[in-house]
Amino acid sequence: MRTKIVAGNWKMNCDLSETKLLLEGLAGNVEAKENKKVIVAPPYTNLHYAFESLKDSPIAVAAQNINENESGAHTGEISAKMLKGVGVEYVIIGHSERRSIYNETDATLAAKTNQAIAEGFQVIFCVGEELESRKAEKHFDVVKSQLKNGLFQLNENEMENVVIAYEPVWAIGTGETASPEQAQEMHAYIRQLLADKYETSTAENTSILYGGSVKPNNAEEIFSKPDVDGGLIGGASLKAEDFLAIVNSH
Ligand SMILES: O=C(CO)COP(=O)(O)O
Repeated sequence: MRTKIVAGNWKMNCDLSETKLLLEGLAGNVEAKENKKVIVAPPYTNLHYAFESLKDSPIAVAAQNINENESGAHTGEISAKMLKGVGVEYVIIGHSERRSIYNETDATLAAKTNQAIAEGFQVIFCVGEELESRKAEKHFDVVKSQLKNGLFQLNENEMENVVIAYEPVWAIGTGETASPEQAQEMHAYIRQLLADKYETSTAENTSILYGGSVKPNNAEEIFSKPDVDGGLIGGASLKAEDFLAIVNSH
């Protein structure tokens, strides 16, 4: 059975005092449930605090990025070992903002994914097309190529530690969501790609999340689709009340 996941990507928001407030609103209000996972991804500086304050809650901690190298002369970067040391379990890789603003290529993302998996993390691997590609009806090709070149180098066993997030770029932070039908169509396509490349069981067991303007008022409908296994939430994860409403609509 696939794990249902709601993950909050805080992006570059929340200093330490804001992090304390937000986590106070979450810890204690999320119940542990079988086959359900709630994750928060605060900025690097607050990961340790998040881990410590969520120790007695079922909420797991994710990092928003990772460096593909083990250590050394990479000024400003953060390694797998450092993340492990502060209790991080999940790593988001390939977010569209990393791809577009920080020029992370498929090759870089493949290297980051390999490093994260080798170091024992669960990877949330993001894919998604820009508006132009959607308009040109190239969205399936874009997502296929992102998966093929950034993720599908992993073997069958390694794929057990992967969650895929479909985040159409035109729906991120815009208030515009993919329709539940558009999300379902792409998620089913991704699952078919998994089935073509790996065992059927891998395709069946991989959680595929939707991201892009998920809010309390649209989460339930999107999550009701058979191949949508949860969400990767940006803006609405910054308010405990909204994030909890999304978690509870699943
Ligand atoms: O990018 C996202 C999550 O990673 C989605 O962001 P929004 O929910 O703010 O659209």
